[in-house]
Amino acid sequence: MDLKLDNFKPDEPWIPEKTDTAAHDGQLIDGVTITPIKVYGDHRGELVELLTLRDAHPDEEPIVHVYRVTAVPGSIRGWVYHERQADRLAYTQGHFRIVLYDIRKGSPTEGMINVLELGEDNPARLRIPAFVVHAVQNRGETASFVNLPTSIYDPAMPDKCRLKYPDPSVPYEFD
Ligand SMILES: Cc1cn([C@H]2C[C@H](O)[C@@H](COP(=O)(O)OP(=O)(O)O[C@H]3O[C@H](C)C(=O)[C@H](O)[C@H]3O)O2)c(=O)[nH]c1=O
Repeated sequence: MDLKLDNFKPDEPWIPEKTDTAAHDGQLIDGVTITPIKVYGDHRGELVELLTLRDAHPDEEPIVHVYRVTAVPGSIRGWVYHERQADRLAYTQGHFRIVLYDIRKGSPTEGMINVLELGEDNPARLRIPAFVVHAVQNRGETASFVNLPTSIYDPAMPDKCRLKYPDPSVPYEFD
């Protein structure tokens, strides 16, 4: 065999740029974070890190469960909240509107609504804490997003409470 390991050239070490540009103006619901995602594009296409524990905040929970959702145009998933897990939703493609509603009693942002636009124009990872009500609308062509929730999905005890959209008790309607 002619091919030897020495024929390959290792990648050089490099230092990633900080991706700390604001992905949202205005106050976020308590516990919600938006972390911009850097897109590495070249002639072959694109690569994105959806979540890494490298340089992560020490409180960042490990990655235990990952799934992809594909949404057809105009579809709305919600309203839902989780009792135990936080969602860590990575939006890098398409055009999604995510609406959050804080109904947690005693929360410093109780009653607040956040309307977020994430996807290819604003690639970011959104953390939604437990008990924050949310819904996701696909405003573009069929596209996917990835969730890396902080808990493993248990089919025997799904951690998801639902309220059918629309509901007059939620002061938000998608256009
Ligand atoms: C989450 C999950 C679901 N499933 C199965 C259960 C159902 O048969 C099917 C669809 O799941 P579900 O109806 O729970 O998905 P949505 O209600 O659209 O929920 C999604 O949209 C809302 C807005 C979110 O916040 C959730 O995080 C996100 O999961 O996939 C699995 O097999 N594994 C999983 O990890």
